[in-house]
Amino acid sequence: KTIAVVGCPFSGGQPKLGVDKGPIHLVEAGLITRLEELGWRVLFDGHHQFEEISAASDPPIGKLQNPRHVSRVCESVAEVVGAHVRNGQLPVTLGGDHSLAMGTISGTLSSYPDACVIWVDAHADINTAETTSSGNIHGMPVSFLLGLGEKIPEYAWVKPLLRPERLVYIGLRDLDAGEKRILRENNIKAFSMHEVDKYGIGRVVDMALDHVNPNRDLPIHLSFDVDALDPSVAPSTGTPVRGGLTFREGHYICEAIHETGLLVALDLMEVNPSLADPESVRQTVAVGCSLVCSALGE
Ligand SMILES: CN[C@](CCCC[B-](O)(O)O)(CCN1CCCCC1)C(=O)O
Ligand SMILES: [Mn+2]
Ligand SMILES: [Mn+2]
Ligand SMILES: [Mn+2]
Repeated sequence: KTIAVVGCPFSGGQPKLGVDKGPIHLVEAGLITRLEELGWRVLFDGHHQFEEISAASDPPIGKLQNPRHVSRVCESVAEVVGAHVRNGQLPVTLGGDHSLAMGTISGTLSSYPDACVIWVDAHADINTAETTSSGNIHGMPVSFLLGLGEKIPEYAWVKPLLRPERLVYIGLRDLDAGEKRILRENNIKAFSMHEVDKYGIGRVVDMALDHVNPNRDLPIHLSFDVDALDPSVAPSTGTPVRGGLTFREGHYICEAIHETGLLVALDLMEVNPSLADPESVRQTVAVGCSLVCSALGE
Protein backbone atom coordinates (compact mmCIF):
# COMPACT_ATOMS: atom_id res chain seq x y z
CA LYS A 1 0.00 0.00 0.00
CA THR A 2 1.07 3.58 -0.57
CA ILE A 3 1.40 6.27 2.08
CA ALA A 4 0.73 9.85 1.03
CA VAL A 5 2.61 12.24 3.31
CA VAL A 6 0.71 15.53 3.38
CA GLY A 7 2.81 18.36 4.82
CA CYS A 8 0.54 21.04 6.26
CA PRO A 9 2.58 24.04 7.37
CA PHE A 10 -0.30 25.82 9.06
CA SER A 11 -0.59 27.76 12.32
CA GLY A 12 -3.80 29.76 11.94
CA GLY A 13 -5.74 27.73 14.48
CA GLN A 14 -3.62 29.02 17.34
CA PRO A 15 -1.51 32.10 18.22
CA LYS A 16 2.03 30.78 18.61
CA LEU A 17 4.52 31.16 15.75
CA GLY A 18 6.41 28.12 14.59
CA VAL A 19 3.94 25.23 14.45
CA ASP A 20 3.80 25.73 10.66
CA LYS A 21 7.43 24.56 10.65
CA GLY A 22 6.48 21.19 12.12
CA PRO A 23 6.16 19.36 8.79
CA ILE A 24 9.55 20.40 7.42
CA HIS A 25 11.30 19.29 10.63
CA LEU A 26 9.52 15.93 10.59
CA VAL A 27 10.44 15.31 6.96
CA GLU A 28 14.00 16.53 7.42
CA ALA A 29 14.39 14.13 10.37
CA GLY A 30 14.12 11.32 7.80
CA LEU A 31 10.49 10.25 8.22
CA ILE A 32 10.00 9.32 4.56
CA THR A 33 13.10 7.11 4.38
CA ARG A 34 12.07 5.36 7.60
CA LEU A 35 8.61 4.66 6.16
CA GLU A 36 10.17 3.29 2.97
CA GLU A 37 12.44 1.07 5.06
CA LEU A 38 9.25 -0.40 6.59
CA GLY A 39 8.30 -1.47 3.07
CA TRP A 40 5.83 1.29 2.26
CA ARG A 41 5.69 3.07 -1.05
CA VAL A 42 5.68 6.74 -0.01
CA LEU A 43 4.26 9.65 -1.99
CA PHE A 44 5.31 12.99 -0.64
CA ASP A 45 3.19 15.56 -2.37
CA GLY A 46 5.15 18.29 -0.75
CA HIS A 47 4.35 20.89 1.83
CA HIS A 48 1.15 22.61 0.83
CA GLN A 49 1.44 26.37 0.45
CA PHE A 50 -1.49 28.01 2.19
CA GLU A 51 -0.43 31.65 1.97
CA GLU A 52 -2.43 32.23 -1.23
CA ILE A 53 -5.53 30.91 0.54
CA SER A 54 -5.20 33.41 3.36
CA ALA A 55 -8.06 35.89 3.28
CA ALA A 56 -7.04 39.45 2.55
CA SER A 57 -8.91 40.57 5.62
CA ASP A 58 -9.98 38.06 8.24
CA PRO A 59 -11.49 39.83 11.23
CA PRO A 60 -12.70 37.62 14.10
CA ILE A 61 -16.17 36.11 13.87
CA GLY A 62 -17.40 36.34 17.43
CA LYS A 63 -14.38 35.08 19.37
CA LEU A 64 -13.00 32.96 16.50
CA GLN A 65 -9.53 33.99 15.39
CA ASN A 66 -8.47 33.81 11.69
CA PRO A 67 -11.83 32.15 10.94
CA ARG A 68 -11.83 32.49 7.11
CA HIS A 69 -8.18 31.44 6.75
CA VAL A 70 -8.67 28.36 8.93
CA SER A 71 -11.84 27.40 7.07
CA ARG A 72 -10.31 27.72 3.62
CA VAL A 73 -7.16 25.83 4.54
CA CYS A 74 -9.13 23.01 6.18
CA GLU A 75 -11.45 22.77 3.17
CA SER A 76 -8.38 22.43 0.94
CA VAL A 77 -6.91 19.77 3.25
CA ALA A 78 -10.22 17.87 3.16
CA GLU A 79 -10.00 17.73 -0.64
CA VAL A 80 -6.35 16.61 -0.61
CA VAL A 81 -6.85 13.93 2.06
CA GLY A 82 -10.12 12.79 0.48
CA ALA A 83 -8.41 12.36 -2.89
CA HIS A 84 -5.59 10.26 -1.39
CA VAL A 85 -8.10 8.06 0.43
CA ARG A 86 -10.16 7.63 -2.74
CA ASN A 87 -6.96 6.60 -4.53
CA GLY A 88 -6.53 3.82 -1.96
CA GLN A 89 -3.59 5.56 -0.29
CA LEU A 90 -3.06 6.09 3.45
CA PRO A 91 -2.76 9.85 4.12
CA VAL A 92 -0.29 10.83 6.85
CA THR A 93 -0.93 14.50 7.59
CA LEU A 94 1.88 16.37 9.33
CA GLY A 95 0.83 19.56 11.19
CA GLY A 96 0.60 22.26 11.79
CA ASP A 97 -1.99 22.94 14.46
CA HIS A 98 -4.89 20.62 15.26
CA SER A 99 -7.57 22.73 13.56
CA LEU A 100 -6.38 20.89 10.42
CA ALA A 101 -8.16 17.77 11.67
CA MET A 102 -11.44 19.43 10.58
CA GLY A 103 -10.07 18.90 7.08
CA THR A 104 -8.32 15.56 7.44
CA ILE A 105 -11.24 13.81 9.16
CA SER A 106 -13.73 15.34 6.71
CA GLY A 107 -11.56 13.88 3.95
CA THR A 108 -11.46 10.43 5.53
CA LEU A 109 -15.20 10.36 6.29
CA SER A 110 -16.07 11.44 2.74
CA SER A 111 -14.68 8.11 1.54
CA TYR A 112 -15.10 5.99 4.68
CA PRO A 113 -18.39 7.22 6.18
CA ASP A 114 -18.27 4.46 8.79
CA ALA A 115 -14.72 5.22 9.93
CA CYS A 116 -14.10 5.68 13.66
CA VAL A 117 -11.84 8.37 15.11
CA ILE A 118 -9.31 7.81 17.86
CA TRP A 119 -8.30 11.25 19.19
CA VAL A 120 -5.12 11.19 21.29
CA ASP A 121 -4.69 14.53 23.03
CA ALA A 122 -4.42 16.33 26.37
CA HIS A 123 -7.42 18.32 25.13
CA ALA A 124 -10.84 17.46 23.69
CA ASP A 125 -10.69 20.15 20.96
CA ILE A 126 -14.50 20.20 21.05
CA ASN A 127 -15.30 23.81 21.93
CA THR A 128 -18.10 25.47 19.95
CA ALA A 129 -18.19 29.16 19.00
CA GLU A 130 -20.32 29.60 22.15
CA THR A 131 -18.08 27.67 24.58
CA THR A 132 -14.58 28.66 23.45
CA SER A 133 -12.80 31.14 25.68
CA SER A 134 -9.66 31.57 23.55
CA GLY A 135 -11.26 31.69 20.10
CA ASN A 136 -8.35 29.52 18.92
CA ILE A 137 -9.86 27.14 16.41
CA HIS A 138 -7.39 24.32 17.21
CA GLY A 139 -9.55 23.89 20.34
CA MET A 140 -12.69 23.39 18.24
CA PRO A 141 -12.34 20.98 15.27
CA VAL A 142 -14.32 18.11 16.82
CA SER A 143 -17.40 20.28 17.42
CA PHE A 144 -17.53 21.13 13.71
CA LEU A 145 -17.09 17.48 12.69
CA LEU A 146 -20.00 16.50 14.98
CA GLY A 147 -22.16 19.41 13.79
CA LEU A 148 -22.46 20.91 17.28
CA GLY A 149 -23.17 24.56 18.10
CA GLU A 150 -24.45 27.50 16.07
CA LYS A 151 -23.93 27.19 12.32
CA ILE A 152 -21.25 29.52 10.96
CA PRO A 153 -21.67 30.31 7.23
CA GLU A 154 -17.90 30.22 6.57
CA TYR A 155 -17.91 26.61 7.84
CA ALA A 156 -20.91 25.41 5.85
CA TRP A 157 -18.57 23.06 3.91
CA VAL A 158 -17.94 20.94 7.05
CA LYS A 159 -20.59 18.22 6.93
CA PRO A 160 -21.52 16.64 10.28
CA LEU A 161 -20.25 13.23 9.14
CA LEU A 162 -18.83 12.14 12.50
CA ARG A 163 -21.16 10.39 14.96
CA PRO A 164 -20.47 10.62 18.72
CA GLU A 165 -20.40 6.83 19.08
CA ARG A 166 -17.63 6.66 16.48
CA LEU A 167 -15.31 8.97 18.48
CA VAL A 168 -13.10 8.09 21.45
CA TYR A 169 -10.45 10.09 23.31
CA ILE A 170 -7.24 8.93 25.02
CA GLY A 171 -5.02 11.18 27.17
CA LEU A 172 -7.42 13.96 28.22
CA ARG A 173 -6.40 16.11 31.17
CA ASP A 174 -7.18 19.76 30.30
CA LEU A 175 -10.76 20.53 29.29
CA ASP A 176 -12.79 23.72 29.44
CA ALA A 177 -16.04 23.58 31.42
CA GLY A 178 -18.10 23.78 28.25
CA GLU A 179 -16.20 20.83 26.77
CA LYS A 180 -16.92 18.63 29.79
CA ARG A 181 -20.59 19.46 29.40
CA ILE A 182 -20.51 18.67 25.66
CA LEU A 183 -18.83 15.30 26.27
CA ARG A 184 -21.47 14.39 28.87
CA GLU A 185 -24.43 15.62 26.83
CA ASN A 186 -23.28 13.70 23.77
CA ASN A 187 -22.23 10.53 25.63
CA ILE A 188 -18.76 10.76 24.12
CA LYS A 189 -16.34 8.13 25.44
CA ALA A 190 -13.12 9.52 26.89
CA PHE A 191 -10.20 7.77 28.57
CA SER A 192 -8.49 10.53 30.54
CA MET A 193 -5.09 10.17 32.16
CA HIS A 194 -6.96 9.01 35.27
CA GLU A 195 -8.22 5.94 33.37
CA VAL A 196 -4.77 5.39 31.84
CA ASP A 197 -3.36 5.24 35.39
CA LYS A 198 -6.23 3.11 36.66
CA TYR A 199 -6.40 0.47 33.92
CA GLY A 200 -3.05 0.74 32.16
CA ILE A 201 -2.65 1.69 28.50
CA GLY A 202 -3.23 -1.86 27.26
CA ARG A 203 -6.72 -2.11 28.71
CA VAL A 204 -7.51 1.49 27.77
CA VAL A 205 -6.75 0.87 24.08
CA ASP A 206 -8.77 -2.37 24.15
CA MET A 207 -11.72 -0.57 25.78
CA ALA A 208 -11.43 2.36 23.38
CA LEU A 209 -11.51 0.02 20.37
CA ASP A 210 -14.34 -2.03 21.94
CA HIS A 211 -16.33 1.19 22.14
CA VAL A 212 -15.85 2.57 18.62
CA ASN A 213 -14.92 -0.59 16.73
CA PRO A 214 -16.45 -3.55 18.60
CA ASN A 215 -16.18 -6.01 15.70
CA ARG A 216 -12.81 -4.61 14.58
CA ASP A 217 -14.29 -4.09 11.11
CA LEU A 218 -14.39 -0.29 10.81
CA PRO A 219 -11.64 1.87 9.29
CA ILE A 220 -9.67 3.88 11.86
CA HIS A 221 -8.57 7.52 11.59
CA LEU A 222 -5.95 8.25 14.28
CA SER A 223 -5.54 11.94 15.13
CA PHE A 224 -2.51 12.30 17.41
CA ASP A 225 -1.70 15.65 19.10
CA VAL A 226 1.82 15.40 20.49
CA ASP A 227 0.70 17.37 23.56
CA ALA A 228 -1.01 14.13 24.65
CA LEU A 229 2.49 13.08 25.67
CA ASP A 230 4.02 14.34 28.88
CA PRO A 231 5.93 17.61 28.29
CA SER A 232 9.10 15.80 29.44
CA VAL A 233 8.64 13.56 26.37
CA ALA A 234 7.43 16.13 23.82
CA PRO A 235 8.32 19.58 25.17
CA SER A 236 8.19 21.64 21.98
CA THR A 237 4.43 22.05 21.53
CA GLY A 238 2.05 24.97 21.91
CA THR A 239 -0.21 23.89 24.78
CA PRO A 240 1.80 21.55 27.03
CA VAL A 241 0.04 20.02 30.05
CA ARG A 242 1.75 18.13 32.89
CA GLY A 243 0.89 14.51 33.68
CA GLY A 244 0.78 13.15 30.14
CA LEU A 245 1.47 9.87 28.38
CA THR A 246 4.90 8.33 28.66
CA PHE A 247 7.02 7.68 25.59
CA ARG A 248 5.97 4.02 25.71
CA GLU A 249 2.26 4.69 26.30
CA GLY A 250 2.21 6.94 23.24
CA HIS A 251 3.96 4.30 21.18
CA TYR A 252 1.79 1.48 22.51
CA ILE A 253 -1.33 3.27 21.23
CA CYS A 254 0.22 3.56 17.76
CA GLU A 255 1.52 -0.05 17.75
CA ALA A 256 -1.85 -1.43 18.91
CA ILE A 257 -3.71 0.51 16.23
CA HIS A 258 -1.27 -0.79 13.59
CA GLU A 259 -1.96 -4.33 14.83
CA THR A 260 -5.68 -3.93 14.05
CA GLY A 261 -4.78 -3.59 10.36
CA LEU A 262 -7.62 -1.04 10.16
CA LEU A 263 -5.71 2.26 10.04
CA VAL A 264 -6.74 4.32 6.99
CA ALA A 265 -5.51 7.80 7.93
CA LEU A 266 -3.18 9.43 10.45
CA ASP A 267 -2.56 12.98 11.71
CA LEU A 268 0.54 13.96 13.68
CA MET A 269 -0.20 17.45 14.99
CA GLU A 270 1.13 20.36 17.06
CA VAL A 271 4.88 19.83 16.80
CA ASN A 272 6.18 23.40 17.14
CA PRO A 273 9.97 23.40 16.60
CA SER A 274 10.36 26.97 17.86
CA LEU A 275 9.27 26.64 21.46
CA ALA A 276 12.23 24.96 23.15
CA ASP A 277 16.00 24.61 23.12
CA PRO A 278 17.52 22.78 20.14
CA GLU A 279 17.89 19.47 21.99
CA SER A 280 14.26 19.57 23.20
CA VAL A 281 13.09 20.43 19.68
CA ARG A 282 15.09 17.55 18.24
CA GLN A 283 13.61 15.23 20.89
CA THR A 284 10.04 16.35 20.10
CA VAL A 285 10.52 15.93 16.36
CA ALA A 286 12.13 12.51 16.87
CA VAL A 287 9.19 11.36 19.02
CA GLY A 288 6.75 12.60 16.36
CA CYS A 289 8.57 10.63 13.66
CA SER A 290 8.74 7.56 15.86
CA LEU A 291 5.00 7.64 16.63
CA VAL A 292 4.15 7.84 12.93
CA CYS A 293 6.44 4.89 12.18
CA SER A 294 4.94 2.84 15.03
CA ALA A 295 1.42 3.45 13.73
CA LEU A 296 2.66 2.17 10.36
CA GLY A 297 4.30 -1.00 11.54
CA GLU A 298 7.69 -0.16 13.07
C1 LIG B 1 -8.69 23.48 26.52
N1 LIG B 1 -9.03 24.41 25.48
C2 LIG B 1 -7.99 25.33 25.05
C3 LIG B 1 -6.79 24.63 24.46
C4 LIG B 1 -7.01 23.97 23.14
C5 LIG B 1 -5.78 23.17 22.70
C6 LIG B 1 -5.90 22.69 21.29
B1 LIG B 1 -4.98 21.47 20.92
O1 LIG B 1 -5.05 21.22 19.52
O2 LIG B 1 -3.65 21.68 21.32
O3 LIG B 1 -5.43 20.30 21.59
C7 LIG B 1 -7.43 26.12 26.23
C8 LIG B 1 -8.31 27.18 26.74
N2 LIG B 1 -7.77 27.67 28.01
C9 LIG B 1 -6.59 28.56 27.81
C10 LIG B 1 -6.03 29.05 29.13
C11 LIG B 1 -7.10 29.68 29.99
C12 LIG B 1 -8.32 28.79 30.14
C13 LIG B 1 -8.83 28.34 28.80
C14 LIG B 1 -8.63 26.25 24.02
O4 LIG B 1 -7.98 27.21 23.59
O5 LIG B 1 -9.82 26.00 23.65
MN1 LIG C 1 -5.35 18.91 19.78
MN1 LIG D 1 -3.78 19.30 22.66
MN1 LIG E 1 -1.86 22.73 20.62
